[in-house]
Amino acid sequence: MATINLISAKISPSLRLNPSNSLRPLPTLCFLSPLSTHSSSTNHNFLSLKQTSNLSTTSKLNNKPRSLTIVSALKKLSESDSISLSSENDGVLTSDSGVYAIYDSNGELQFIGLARSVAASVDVHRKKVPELCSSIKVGIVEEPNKDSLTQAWKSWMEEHIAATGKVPPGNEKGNITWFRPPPQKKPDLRLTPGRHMQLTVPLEQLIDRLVKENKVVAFIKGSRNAPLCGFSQKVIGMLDNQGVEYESVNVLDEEYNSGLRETLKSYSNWPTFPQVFVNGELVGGCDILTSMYEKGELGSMLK
Ligand SMILES: N[C@@H](CCC(=O)N[C@@H](CS)C(=O)NCC(=O)O)C(=O)O
Ligand code: FES
Repeated sequence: MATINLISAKISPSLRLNPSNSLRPLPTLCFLSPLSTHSSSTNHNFLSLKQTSNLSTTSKLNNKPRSLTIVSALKKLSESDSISLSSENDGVLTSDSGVYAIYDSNGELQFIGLARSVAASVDVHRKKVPELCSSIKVGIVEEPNKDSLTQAWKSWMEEHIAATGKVPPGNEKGNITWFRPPPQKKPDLRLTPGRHMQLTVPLEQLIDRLVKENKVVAFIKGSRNAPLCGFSQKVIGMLDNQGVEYESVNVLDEEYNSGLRETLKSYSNWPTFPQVFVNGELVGGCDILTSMYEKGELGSMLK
């Protein structure tokens, strides 16, 4: 069986995590393949994160404390207390960071997650799949950071796999019941209905209308969801980062934008892509946008 040495886990309070409170647990993939890359041992006493718990009795839950503070390092999954997720326990979960294991009404472990705020993440699960959320075990990670949370999650996952030979169904690859899938970006704009339609207006006119009717337009190689060139990818990243509305057009899409790659170069008098237009005017490509971004000028120009 594989173990992870938490003693060596670096705990660096300054390391910043994605602020999302439903941090996606790291690679289930790892757990679908043999754990041969890890050292092999059955000893779980390696868990060195200091751990005590003042969550011990149901009577405490029945008294509905405002928030259960589990001041602790990580207990083993099998040794952690189970808390009912019935509505009478609403509001008792800690909003601290840690790992959690959610069980269904048959006591089957459905999902092991980690979160910046356990309460907030569990709330999302309870809204999404209430029928699978009957009880929970929580392990608070002191001084949470990406490493310590991930190690804690792995240790529970490995303990469960060692005990049952199974990955919890919610952690299986491809299972989207427990994760919010990443938001899909807008689709790219297309200049024409397709190559089968004979155009009655010149492409220049379509380009002109498109850049004048849309405040920000990025002509890129590939789609905004999957750019096919590093320059285009960088520009999309900067635009996304500014959180502004923008349109994108794939100059390599010969089905819907046939001829655009060459026509746009003469329209804008600019030989390369990406090309970003704002209010109908070419602002520039990757270098210019990068320079504006670094000077903090990009946001105001796009708004
Ligand atoms: N320095 C350029 C880099 C972009 C670039 O060099 N693009 C090339 C390679 S992707 C290009 O578009 N070449 C013309 C073409 O492929 O049609 C910028 O700032 O945008
Ligand atoms: S496609 Fe090769 S550098 Fe852009």
